[in-house]
Amino acid sequence: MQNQKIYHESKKYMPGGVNSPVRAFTGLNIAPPALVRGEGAYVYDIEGKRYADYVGAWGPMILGHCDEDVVKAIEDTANSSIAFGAVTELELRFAKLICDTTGIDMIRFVNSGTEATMSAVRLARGYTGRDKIVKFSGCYHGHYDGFLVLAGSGIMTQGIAGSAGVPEDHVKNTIIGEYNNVEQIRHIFEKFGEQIACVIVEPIAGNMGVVPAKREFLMEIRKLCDAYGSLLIFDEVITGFRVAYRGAREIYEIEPELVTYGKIIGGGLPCGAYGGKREIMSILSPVGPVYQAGTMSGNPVIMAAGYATVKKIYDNRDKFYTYLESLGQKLEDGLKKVFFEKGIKVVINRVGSMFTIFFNDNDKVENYEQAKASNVNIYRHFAEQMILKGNYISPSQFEALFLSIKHTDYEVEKFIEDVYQIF
Ligand SMILES: Cc1ncc(COP(=O)(O)O)c(C=O)c1O
Ligand SMILES: N[C@H](C=O)CCC(=O)O
Repeated sequence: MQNQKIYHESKKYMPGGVNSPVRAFTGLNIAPPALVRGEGAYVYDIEGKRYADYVGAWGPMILGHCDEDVVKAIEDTANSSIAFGAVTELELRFAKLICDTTGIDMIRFVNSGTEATMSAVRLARGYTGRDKIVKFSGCYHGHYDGFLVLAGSGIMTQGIAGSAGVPEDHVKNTIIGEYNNVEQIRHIFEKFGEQIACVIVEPIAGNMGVVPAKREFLMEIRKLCDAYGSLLIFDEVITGFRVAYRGAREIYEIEPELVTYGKIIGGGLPCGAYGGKREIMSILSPVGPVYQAGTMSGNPVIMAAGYATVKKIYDNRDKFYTYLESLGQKLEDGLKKVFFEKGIKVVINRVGSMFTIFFNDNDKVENYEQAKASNVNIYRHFAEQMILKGNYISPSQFEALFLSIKHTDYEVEKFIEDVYQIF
């Protein structure tokens, strides 16, 4: 009852009762659990109910909830510095760690993934002197005006193409391509190549559900950007430090000029970052003419949490990613077996510890149109039942689910068993 009451009351004070649309349980017959505590692979609601967590704060919680090193870093730092808006050694330490271990020359910290992608695009436009950008349907790069065309995530869940309040003018320079369509991206460049500042892409999409890019698709984009002098931006807000330490860049062995981070980079606190080649980053203000700023950027507590998280991942990278892959494989195999036995057609897309179960009649889901063909009513029923059985999963079909290093065979086996019980 407390969950119901909180959701009901919240709607009076916050639109939809939430501070980000994807958290609303639209179309579900249960109220969102009002969460009060997280520990390892579990979250607990105000009614005392425990859930194995597959949302992971929408990605950041790869170490599980309240990792002791991250909590200690936050506590220690908060005791001496909460905010300065000034130079600190903490931000230098973190910048060095990321640049030295991921192979980018320079980085700028911001406060969210949206800020990171929006600023990276501004930088690309400033660097190239061009206006047009290419993004792909189903990819979500945050809620900046220029990205809200055929976007994934909450936009896709609501079944709308974009957002009211975005002037036509703000999207007239956004060209939309189809994800994984090699032919089409060639045509786009043939037509607009000289005017394209950048291509921004989720190299493994997580916002129309998980849809990995085909290697030849990313290779073609890389080649076209080189040929036309456009910049390639990998939006690794979800995939950075998630699918591999160096993100999708490591998996595909393709280097963009700019990369954007969010989620894991802040260890669960609000943080984003963008970085890349020195020559490009050096035109950022105060060195160059591209302006971008932030009162809270590089906040000491966030820098400490982010550093503790990323350093722990880096120090244990072989062990962590091997573990996450084997757990992910076990989950995928178990789910495929259950759905097959039950005669339910699904497509399961998974890369390491991120996955989506599409209730979909297609044999594969490789783009927005195919993802959109999923049966959202079955998904909603599934989500509702899984949550009631103590598995906290996204209420929306078009999101990624995540494993953390704190998940074990036990949670995964229970997840599979619960799916078996539901259908
Ligand atoms: C790939 C991607 N880019 C950008 C964003 C925007 O990040 P934020 O929600 O932190 O603004 C998100 C998630 O929201 C994302 O998944
Ligand atoms: N799909 C979104 C980002 O990855 C989910 C987070 C949000 O928008 O609240």
